[in-house]
Amino acid sequence: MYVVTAEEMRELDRLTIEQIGIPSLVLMENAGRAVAEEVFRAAGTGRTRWGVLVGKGNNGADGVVAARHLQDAGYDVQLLYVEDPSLWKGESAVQRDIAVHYPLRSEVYVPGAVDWSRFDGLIDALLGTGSRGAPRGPYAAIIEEANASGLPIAAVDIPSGLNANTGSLNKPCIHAFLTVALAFTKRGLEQFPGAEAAGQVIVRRIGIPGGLADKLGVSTFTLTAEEMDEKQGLDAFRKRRSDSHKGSFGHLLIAAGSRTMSGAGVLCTRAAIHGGCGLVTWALPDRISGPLTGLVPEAMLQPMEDNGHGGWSAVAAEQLIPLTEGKEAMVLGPGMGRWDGDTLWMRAVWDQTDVPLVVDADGLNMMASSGTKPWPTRKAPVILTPHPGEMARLAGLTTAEVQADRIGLVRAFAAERGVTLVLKGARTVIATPDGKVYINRTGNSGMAKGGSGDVLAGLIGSLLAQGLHPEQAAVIGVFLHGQAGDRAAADKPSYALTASDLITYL
Ligand SMILES: NC(=O)C1=CN([C@@H]2O[C@H](COP(=O)(O)OP(=O)(O)OC[C@H]3O[C@@H](n4cnc5c(N)ncnc54)[C@H](O)[C@@H]3O)[C@@H](O)[C@H]2O)[C@@H](O)CC1
Ligand SMILES: Nc1ncnc2c1ncn2[C@@H]1O[C@H](COP(=O)(O)OP(=O)(O)O)[C@@H](O)[C@H]1O
Ligand SMILES: [K+]
Repeated sequence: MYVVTAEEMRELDRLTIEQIGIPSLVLMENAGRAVAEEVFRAAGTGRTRWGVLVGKGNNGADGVVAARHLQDAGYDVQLLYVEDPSLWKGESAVQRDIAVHYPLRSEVYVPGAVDWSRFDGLIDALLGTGSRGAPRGPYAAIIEEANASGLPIAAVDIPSGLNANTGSLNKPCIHAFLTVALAFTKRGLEQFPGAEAAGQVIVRRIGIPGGLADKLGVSTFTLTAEEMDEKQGLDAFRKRRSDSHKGSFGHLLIAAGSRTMSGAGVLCTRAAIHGGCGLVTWALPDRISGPLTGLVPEAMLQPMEDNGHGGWSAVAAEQLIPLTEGKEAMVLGPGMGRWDGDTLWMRAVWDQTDVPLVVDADGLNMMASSGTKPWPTRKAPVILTPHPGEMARLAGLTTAEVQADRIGLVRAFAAERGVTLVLKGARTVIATPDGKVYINRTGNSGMAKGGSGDVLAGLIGSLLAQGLHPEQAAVIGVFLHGQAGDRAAADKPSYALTASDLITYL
């Protein structure tokens, strides 16, 4: 599904009206009716007294249309104009006049004077994609009162106060149980905290042709199960040819684990095997290889000289580099730890190997320690899998700055560095070097536990080793990882979910 910005949405509206010739009032009628249908579907015949909060732009006009259709369906509807509508212009004035003649009951909002107990629910038609900055004046006051009323709120297009492009919330911002997104979902509805403020998001067509988004070059997408089939060509079972052998599915090298974080290597290696690749070699410090022998019986172990420390500090890059010969991909980083000179070590591996590379965890931190100047583009592709903290170090930002506009950041970073970038966390975003961004919807908070990320790195590495294009490996890996979490959470309380469960349910 396409995901648009406010600016893209405005352009799509304009093209539909001016080039295709569908009158703006027709789009508005479709929009308002769609909102009414969804509110009716959600509220049924039990909650029938609705207040509609109407702003002065087209979002408010959509709300007036919705009010008409709900009144026709037998609801008791009241318009609350946020400011005196006698000054309104354009289509807002048209809808205001229709409301007078229809007639619909209306009043102008006076702060503190509304008896909210008159209503069973509210429709937020205050501000849409034309909103700029934090809601001001009476808009702010009515949003605060509406939220405090405790009534269920259905938002038209976006919750008023939401930044439609980033998902950050202005103060105040409507907290809705339902948002009817018009024509396309918006970036801000697909990223937290916006996704939380929006409640359930339902996208309704209003007459804008879907193909127009492609023509305009919209390049942000959600990942739904259907799109995995159609766009990514994912065969969830990755059917294996009857005459295949272990060599058909690639050989993955994993450099991971150290004395205090050996589990990261175990999880990464197990996930890679469950992800379907033919062979996995796990390179690990010699000191820990003995105790771990047999723990992942399907993998080959490659003990690395470590002077008895159980860490990677004594392992020369020149020891690791030749191991990439004959491998289809490498994962580097989970549980590796840090040591003096590790950034140069990492740079040597980066420059002197030509296998597709997944860099996670400490591998990312080693890169970040060299500053924010991009490393030279490698011959073979790179997938970086930072969580927001690691992303902040890589980009020289704070974690809050990373989270404030995840989509904008990953798109720019991936393009600048020529890498595929997976920024993890609820609604993980994946950016490709050529400017596409995918937003994942699978996964749940049961996965917010140490080890989940190691599983993801192993899985993506496994898919790369099987010959998938980096874009496909990253997208499919993230989708399946979250899906495994969702399957596991269906069988046990999500707080009890473990990283090992993710592997079981892959
Ligand atoms: N034909 C069209 O253009 C269509 C527009 N649609 C609706 O139109 C909406 C966008 O409409 P508009 O572009 O008129 O903009 P909005 O309805 O979002 O309203 C913006 C208006 O509110 C004021 N405003 C902006 N930021 C404010 C703030 N922070 N505090 C207080 N007031 C503020 C501005 O003066 C502006 O006129 C969409 O979200 C959607 O609901 C849909 O009906 C589909 C068709
Ligand atoms: N609330 C959540 N909803 C969905 N996925 C989540 C959530 N919290 C964490 N995850 C996923 O779990 C994984 C955690 O990875 P990471 O932060 O690297 O943890 P670690 O390195 O400790 O294993 C990521 O893939 C992340 O997207
Ligand atoms: K709104």
